[in-house]
Amino acid sequence: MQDRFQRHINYLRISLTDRCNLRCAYCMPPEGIQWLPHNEILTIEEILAVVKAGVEVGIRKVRLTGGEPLVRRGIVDLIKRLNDIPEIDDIALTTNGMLLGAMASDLKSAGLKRVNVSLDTLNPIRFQRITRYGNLEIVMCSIDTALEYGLEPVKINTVAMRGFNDDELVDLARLTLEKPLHVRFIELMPIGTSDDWSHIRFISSQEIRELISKSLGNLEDVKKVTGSGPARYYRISGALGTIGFISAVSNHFCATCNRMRLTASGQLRPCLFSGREVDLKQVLRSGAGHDELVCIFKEAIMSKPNSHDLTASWEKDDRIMSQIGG
Ligand SMILES: Nc1nc2c(ncn2[C@@H]2O[C@H](COP(=O)(O)OP(=O)(O)OP(=O)(O)O)[C@@H](O)[C@H]2O)c(=O)[nH]1
Ligand SMILES: C[S@@+](CC[C@H](N)C(=O)[O-])C[C@H]1O[C@@H](n2cnc3c(N)ncnc32)[C@H](O)[C@@H]1O
Ligand code: SF4
Ligand code: SF4
Repeated sequence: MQDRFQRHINYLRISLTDRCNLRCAYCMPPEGIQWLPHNEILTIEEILAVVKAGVEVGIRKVRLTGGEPLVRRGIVDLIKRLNDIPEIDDIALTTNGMLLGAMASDLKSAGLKRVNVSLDTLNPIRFQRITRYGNLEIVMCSIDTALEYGLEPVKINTVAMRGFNDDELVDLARLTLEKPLHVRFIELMPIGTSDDWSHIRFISSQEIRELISKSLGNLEDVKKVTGSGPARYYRISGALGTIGFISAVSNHFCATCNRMRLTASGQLRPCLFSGREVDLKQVLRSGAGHDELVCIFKEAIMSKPNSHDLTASWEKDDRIMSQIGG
C-alpha cells in the first residue's frame, strides 16, 4: 500500500534477535549489550503472524537481520514457512558471515533467495580489531560458499571509516572485477556506541566514488541489481560485479523509502531513525486476531515520517543498529 507520501511500502525488515556473535566497534561495546530475555523476543509463530498481516497491506519482500540473524534458533524453519507464503517473492538475509558457510546449504534449501554479508576490511588483523571476535578467512569462505549455492546476488556491506579502511576501499572495489559480487559502501551513521567510531570517521559516498574512479577508471551507471534497498550501483568497466553506495547521511533516500521494520522485541517501527513504534508483541499476546493486526499494520504505515535528516541530528543516540534491526 501507499503511505501518506505516496511511497509504495512492500518491504519488511525483521530483526530476529538483538544478540550477536561479534562486537563490531562501531556497533556494540566490547561487553555486548543487555540482551533481551528470551520471552521478550517474538516467537517464530508470532513473526509469521505479523508477516501474514503485512502481506495483506502489500508486503512482498522480507529481510532477516539483527543482531546476527544466524544465531537465532529456528531460522531455517522460519525461512521455510515464509517461503510457503505465496505472496512473498523475496526472502533475503543480512549477516556477518561467520556462520553462513556452515548453514548455506540448509538456508538455500529452505527458500532463502540471497544474502548481504558485512565485510569492512580485507586485512585479517584489522578484521579482528573491528569485529573483536571475527575471523576474516571464515567470512571470505562463507562468501564463496554463498556464491556456490546461488544465494545471489551476493552483496557485500562495507562501512567506510576514515583512518580504518579508507586505504582499502579501492581493494574492496576490486573484488567485483573477478567475482560477481556487489560491494556496497555504506556511510557511517551516528548510531553506534563509541565516540571513536562516530562522525570523525565519516567518509561521504562522493569521496569514495572519486577515490575508486581515480584508481580504477570511470564507473558506469548500472540500472538495477536485484534488491529493495537504497543503494545506487555502478560498474568498473569489464567487472563481473558492481559497486554500490548507500548514502544514508549525505543524501538520504527517504523519498523512495519502501520499508517497515519489526524489532526482535516485536515493535513495528515505521522509520529506522524515528523512535515511534507500535507494540505488536503486546497486541499479539493479548490475543489479537489477524484482522486486528492488519489494521494496526495499516495505521503504522500511515504514520511513517516523510524523512529523517541525519545531518540534523548528529548527536549520539541511545539506540544502536543491532537493537533496532540494522
Ligand atoms: N537510513 C537508512 N539506512 C538503511 C535503511 N535500510 C538499510 N539501511 C542501510 O543500508 C545498509 C544495508 O542494508 P541491507 O540490510 O544490506 O539491505 P538493503 O540494502 O536494504 O537490501 P537490498 O538492496 O534489498 O539488498 C544497512 O546496514 C543500513 O546501514 C533505512 O531504512 N534507512
Ligand atoms: C546491524 S548489522 C545486522 C546484521 C549482521 N549482524 C551484519 O553485521 O551484517 C547490519 C548492518 O548494519 C551496519 N551498521 C551497523 N552500525 C552501523 C553504523 N553506525 N553506520 C552504518 N552502518 C552500520 C553493519 O555494518 C551491517 O552491515
Ligand atoms: S554490525 Fe552486525 S556483526 Fe557487527 S556487532 Fe553489529 S550486529 Fe553484530
Ligand atoms: S531514515 Fe526512515 S524514512 Fe528515511 S529511508 Fe530510512 S527508514 Fe525510510
